[in-house]
Amino acid sequence: MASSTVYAAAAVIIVSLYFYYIAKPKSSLPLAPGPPSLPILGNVHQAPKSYPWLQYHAWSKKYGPIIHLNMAGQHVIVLTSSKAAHDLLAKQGAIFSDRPRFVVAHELALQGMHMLLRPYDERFKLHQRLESPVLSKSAARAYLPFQDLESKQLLFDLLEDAGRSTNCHGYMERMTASIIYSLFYGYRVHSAVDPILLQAHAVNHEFDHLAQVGKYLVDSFPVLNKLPRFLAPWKTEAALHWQRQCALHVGNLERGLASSSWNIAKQMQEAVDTQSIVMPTTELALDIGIMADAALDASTETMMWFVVACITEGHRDWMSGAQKELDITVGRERLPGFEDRPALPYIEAILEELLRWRPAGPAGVPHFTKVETSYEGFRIPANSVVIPNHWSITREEAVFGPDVEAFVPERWLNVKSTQKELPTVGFGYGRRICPGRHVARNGLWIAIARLLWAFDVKRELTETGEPVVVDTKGTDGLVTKPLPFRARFSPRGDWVDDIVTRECNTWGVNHHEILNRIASDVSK
Ligand code: HEM
Repeated sequence: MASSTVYAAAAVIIVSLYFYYIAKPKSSLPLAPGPPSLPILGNVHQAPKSYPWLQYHAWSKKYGPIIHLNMAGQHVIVLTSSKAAHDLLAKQGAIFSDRPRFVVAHELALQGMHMLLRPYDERFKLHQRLESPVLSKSAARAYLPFQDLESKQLLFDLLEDAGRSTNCHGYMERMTASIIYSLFYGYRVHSAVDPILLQAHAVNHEFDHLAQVGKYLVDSFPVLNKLPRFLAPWKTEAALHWQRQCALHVGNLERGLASSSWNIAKQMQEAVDTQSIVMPTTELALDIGIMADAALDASTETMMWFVVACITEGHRDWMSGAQKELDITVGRERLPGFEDRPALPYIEAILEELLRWRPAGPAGVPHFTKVETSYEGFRIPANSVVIPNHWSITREEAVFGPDVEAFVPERWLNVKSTQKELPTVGFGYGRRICPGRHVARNGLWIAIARLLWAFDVKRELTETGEPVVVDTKGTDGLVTKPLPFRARFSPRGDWVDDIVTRECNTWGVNHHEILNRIASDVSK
């Protein structure tokens, strides 16, 4: 096996290098600047093994907003400014909306049906058309009652731990999972150890391993996939993973279709049926299931970064500023609600600053172009991977002002007063921009407003009364998560206990009625 693999790899390297060095580019413009490269290997030896966004950011200081890397013949373009990302990925969306190939994780293990990784082709556009009515701005508005319900439950859960040191991840995850699984499948999630959630975690964990960059040679040299199964062990791993993905997502789709009330799964199945779209059940199940997966991690971890911001950046007085705004506008006799949103600009600024300070996907999701083009005097070769490095984009001092590492919501308010719009960040670009961003923003807003209204969020103390150090770097990966930490949620007064105890235990609410009311709003 080893020798045939090596021969095949050698053949592919020669072909790649031929195209890289010898095949004639259409333009004579230079490539964008980047770190000096070695013959044949290019920049492979410098490729960051972990936390790639940090290395890209360091390079951006030296090479500017558009960086070229040569990964053994594969062109990689890293964009590190909002302007470059918008100019290319959004304004030239017709050619920059593809994805690089993931042979094992996508083409084999997901049979090409992972919505985030699909190539930009007709089938992708069909799925986008099916998704857009259930994720549009107006659909997101219709889902507000559910986000209202689950954010109340969050307060109730946290109040039970009031004053004690708590790892709040389970509460945050339960809230986001319950919003997503209820809307998608009509299924309310009662705890972070709900069996359906655990099954999803296990499948996603396995998928993350299959998608690890550099794990399989075949991802760099797809021709190796022509090897027979006994020489290609990744094929068996991928086939087993496909069965697990199907069991999870088809099981959830069936649960959704059997549920007594409206849900997104039913609405999308109906769209497929009424438009006579030929689509196997697994394909629809995967579309809905991958959307749910995409929603869960990024939303939960953004909430966790909010708590980290409270305990590591709260000394900058933004929390007390927000609580003052809440006390004036909402008072202490009722919870804040979505109806208060226009009158709470500071909470809005906190949300924007959170998405900037810790973008959940710091290295973005790579795009791909099959077409050669140019930008700012540099050639962008055909078949380039294009990475919008959110970490750098959210740290542009020319755009966001000084102290970009600090959590300063005022930067969003000041800019409003000077009529200069700041670019919203964290959800990607162009035709691949996150379709769930409206749903995500609403859910984050209500949870943040209510948490700040109800609690002072403080750092855990050591036995000697010193504040425990909390890591702010987070994990490596597509979605960065804060490392486990504990915090204290102390009610701001007796009025919090009264209102939360009275109004926020939602387990008696008939959530099917809420979903049926949503049904009529979504179809308006
Ligand atoms: C804070 C929460 C979230 C963040 C930070 C986030 C971020 C992102 C990013 C960066 C992308 C890739 C964009 C690109 O390629 O340029 C993406 C794609 C996607 N997101 Fe989100 N997302 C969030 C929540 C959600 C939610 C709530 C949903 C669904 C309800 C969702 C569904 C999707 C889907 C289906 C894609 C794939 C789009 C495509 O490849 O065309 N996301 N998201």
